Amino acid sequence: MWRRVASLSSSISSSFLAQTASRLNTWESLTTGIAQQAKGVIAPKEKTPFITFVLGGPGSGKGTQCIKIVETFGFAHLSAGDLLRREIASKSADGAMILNTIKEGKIVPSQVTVKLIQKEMELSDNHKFLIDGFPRTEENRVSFEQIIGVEPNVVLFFDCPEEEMVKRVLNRNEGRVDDNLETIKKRLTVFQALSLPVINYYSEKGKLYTIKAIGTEDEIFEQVRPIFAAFEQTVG
Ligand SMILES: Nc1ncnc2c1ncn2[C@@H]1O[C@H](COP(=O)(O)OP(=O)(O)OP(=O)(O)O)[C@@H](O)[C@H]1O
Ligand SMILES: Nc1ccn([C@H]2C[C@H](O)[C@@H](COP(=O)(O)O)O2)c(=O)n1
Ligand SMILES: [Mg+2]
Repeated sequence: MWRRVASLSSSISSSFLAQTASRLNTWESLTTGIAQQAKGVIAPKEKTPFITFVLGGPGSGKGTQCIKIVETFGFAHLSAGDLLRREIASKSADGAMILNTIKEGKIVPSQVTVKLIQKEMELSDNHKFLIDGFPRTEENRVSFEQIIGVEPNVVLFFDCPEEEMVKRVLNRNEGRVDDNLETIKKRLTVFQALSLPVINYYSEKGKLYTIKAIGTEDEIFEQVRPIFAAFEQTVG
């Protein structure tokens, strides 16, 4: 968990805070916003963060494979969709807007989603993060870079035929408001139009690992395993 190491008195100037914030390293830049709000100075984390974005269409198996990655490699799993659903359940100020957006198969404004992710990262003791279902748009991607101040180390793309994704979502049976044919069609359109450009962006940056997301869950995980095994020594 992030620790505040000093409680700053109001006599400390904002320029001092700005200078302090500008000296923060990669980890610390996650919390620059908080520092600038003069709420306190955040202790640096001991390890550099290792960030994996987990992308793929609706029902491609992102959440299912994230559970296996957590079990095998000890990552913290942050699902953007789960964080948004938690906001709806908590009846927060943004809850109604988020619910309508999800029902429509659209994308919630990036600022809202990134702030939720940021909060979870700050609260975590882990330095290895799986960020599931994010970024879904170029706006999401840029917003994360601006607010969090880091780029992903790895981007996984679960590449699954549409027919299979629709079948899986309709069989999911978790009571999700977006698991119906009408919303799935909209989500697939959004995925093609807004998410594929993000996937292409990371492909061009050489960060993309494409997984053929058909077969059993275990068969798919055997494609995922070597990716993280290769990083295990360096990431810790
Ligand atoms: N390889 C697989 N074969 C068959 N069914 C699968 C497979 N992997 C996952 N499923 C099932 O498909 C459904 C969708 O999987 P999951 O929730 O992991 O997808 P997702 O990519 O996280 O979807 P969403 O973006 O909608 O959250 C779940 O009911 C899950 O149990
Ligand atoms: N970056 C994100 C992630 C999710 N949402 C919204 C819209 C999605 O259809 C819904 C469910 O997400 P999932 O559980 O399928 O990952 O949540 C978003 O707006 N932005
Ligand atoms: Mg999911």
